[in-house]
Amino acid sequence: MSVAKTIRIVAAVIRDGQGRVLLVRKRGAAVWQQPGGKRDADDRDDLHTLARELHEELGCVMQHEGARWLGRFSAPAANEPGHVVEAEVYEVTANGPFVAQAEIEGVCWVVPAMLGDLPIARLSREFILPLLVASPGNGS
Ligand SMILES: Nc1nc2c([nH]c(=O)n2[C@@H]2O[C@H](COP(=O)(O)OP(=O)(O)OP(=O)(O)O)[C@@H](O)[C@H]2O)c(=O)[nH]1
Repeated sequence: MSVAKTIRIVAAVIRDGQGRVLLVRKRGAAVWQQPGGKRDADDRDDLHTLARELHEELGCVMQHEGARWLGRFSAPAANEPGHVVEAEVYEVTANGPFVAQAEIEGVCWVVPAMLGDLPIARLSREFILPLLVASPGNGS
């Protein structure tokens, strides 16, 4: 029996004033997912990882104040067959503009209750976005 390998990441929920949530698409990937990524050896903590990843991917500046841990969620990894992604997920605010950079090819805003058939990674579609339908943000 093969055992799935685990990819540990820190992922961000960023909402705008209308309750829309920012998703990103990596270069060459088919699906949309939360911004974020793996910890680096010299990251101080999860929020440090997240601030670094958000700046690399989107050029934005994350605010550490007010960051809210939403939970730890796991799902089959979007781009690595045979792997499971395990994410510490935080809702954060960040100062835009949000511009795709580095390995990110696209940025979009979605309404969690109206995803239609947009291709979205399972971690987001099955766990993170449903949580946001149940708990709308301050701006919505
Ligand atoms: N960042 C992120 N990764 C996700 C999510 N859902 C999901 O399955 N993953 C998987 O976890 C992997 C994490 O890789 P990553 O590319 O974001 O991490 P990273 O920036 O540190 O990558 P690198 O070390 O290749 O530079 C993704 O390739 C993807 O397959 C998600 O919502 N956000």
